[in-house]
Amino acid sequence: MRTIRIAPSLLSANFGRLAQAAKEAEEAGAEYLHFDVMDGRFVPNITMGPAALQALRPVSSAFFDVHLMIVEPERYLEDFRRAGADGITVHVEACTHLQRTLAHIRSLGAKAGVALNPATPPEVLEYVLEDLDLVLVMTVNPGFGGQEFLPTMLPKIEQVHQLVTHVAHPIAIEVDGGIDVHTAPQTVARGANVLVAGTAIYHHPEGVSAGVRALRRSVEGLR
Ligand SMILES: O=C(CO)[C@H](O)[C@H](O)COP(=O)(O)O
Ligand SMILES: [Fe+2]
Repeated sequence: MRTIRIAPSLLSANFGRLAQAAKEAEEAGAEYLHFDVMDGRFVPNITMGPAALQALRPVSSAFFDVHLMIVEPERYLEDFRRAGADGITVHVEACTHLQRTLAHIRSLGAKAGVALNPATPPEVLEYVLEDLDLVLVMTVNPGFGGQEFLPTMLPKIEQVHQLVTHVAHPIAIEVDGGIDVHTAPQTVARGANVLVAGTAIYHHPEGVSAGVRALRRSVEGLR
């Protein structure tokens, strides 16, 4: 049975009480904490920087999973690693020298991830498979929480699964955008094993803990 990890996205939490939001998610059993970093250029929205990670690092031992939706991400890798990032994911669409950027992330001691926008085909990964630890398949167009899951991404998850399955080291497949109890099982059935969820966890009517547990239950028993 594969291990499925849950990555609550702080983007949907109350920014006035991020520490509480991080603690609640971890206490509910979430292994990852997902940080959506947006610069107003790669995506229209502006969110948080390394200072947010640094402030939360002492209150959480979860895996800090940083999703950089910024242009020239190579300029900020050290800052995010120093602030407490365990994994750093860059968008292939934002990197001129993707292999170099991934090698740089690993040289800092962090896991290296590549994110693909919905319109980006998985073939772009072909020559960097040895250099990455995680592929993030965006299941919405990046920029905002609360968007509707794109079912056209399901075959892409399967294609990514095919690509990574023969690589000698483990490569995680993360899905991000519109993930809830209905869409999560569909992605896991196609090979996803890290589930990012903002709205489904932080806006769950019965609270964060119920949100994490419901998501976990929805994928129980799936391979
Ligand atoms: O990267 C993101 C948006 O660009 C977020 O991680 C994602 O949208 C999570 O929010 P939700 O679960 O509400 O869709
Ligand atoms: Fe994200």
